[in-house]
Amino acid sequence: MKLPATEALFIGVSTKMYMGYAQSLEWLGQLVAEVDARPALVAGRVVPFVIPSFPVLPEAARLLEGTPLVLGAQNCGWSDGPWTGEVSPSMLGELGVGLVEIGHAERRRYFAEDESMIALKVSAAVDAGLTPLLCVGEPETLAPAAAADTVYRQIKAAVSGDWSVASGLVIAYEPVWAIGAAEPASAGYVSQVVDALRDSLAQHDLARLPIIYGGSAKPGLLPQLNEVSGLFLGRFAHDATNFGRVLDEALALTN
Ligand SMILES: O=C[C@H](O)COP(=O)(O)O
Repeated sequence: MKLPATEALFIGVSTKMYMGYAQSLEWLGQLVAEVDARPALVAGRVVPFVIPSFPVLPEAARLLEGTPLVLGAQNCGWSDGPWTGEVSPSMLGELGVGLVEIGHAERRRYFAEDESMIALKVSAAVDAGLTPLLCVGEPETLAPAAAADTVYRQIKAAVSGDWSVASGLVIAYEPVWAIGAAEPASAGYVSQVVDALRDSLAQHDLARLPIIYGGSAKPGLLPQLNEVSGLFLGRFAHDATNFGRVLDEALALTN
């Protein structure tokens, strides 16, 4: 693997809505054990993060205290006030959340989140001091250059054309067609898309932006990727030992 010229590798997982409350806490305990078993993570070259469901966040913050695991949220609203059912970035900050997913493919597809909503959320998250984990990806299989162009435009829309905002993002590149599949997109394809995307971002001095890959990612993938800053795991980290295996792969790459 050729490492990107970014500072660190990010290895994270979202539980989406797969787990109940008790199950989430049990699994979080296992994840903390995987992280605790790898004291090299304290150096910060590999940044682990975990994104459980909203109601789990307060207890998760307690469980994660003193570990290098960064706590994330799966979504946020864009301002305080009369927005029934939403959760504000400022409250997430109070709960110890450092990272917030914005624009995941499932939110775009099933909850009609459009680019203007995503831009409002990015701005609100940044204002609240949270790091947006901006999820982008082409809906259909494309040639790598076209996929990179699609993703570039999604990022541009999410920052309302203000590229200075983009420097505070972590990008989760998730080809929509690779989410929930049996296998991830091929390593060659992902590397080509991310490489082309970095070329486009370079014109804004953003070639070093953290860009991680998600979509049926599992152990064994990361060492095959070039230019990618880590992995965003889903189902294949429901077995916490797989998360540990990916952490080992990331640590080996940064040695
Ligand atoms: O949030 C994580 C990604 O959407 C990947 O999920 P998946 O690995 O289950 O496809």
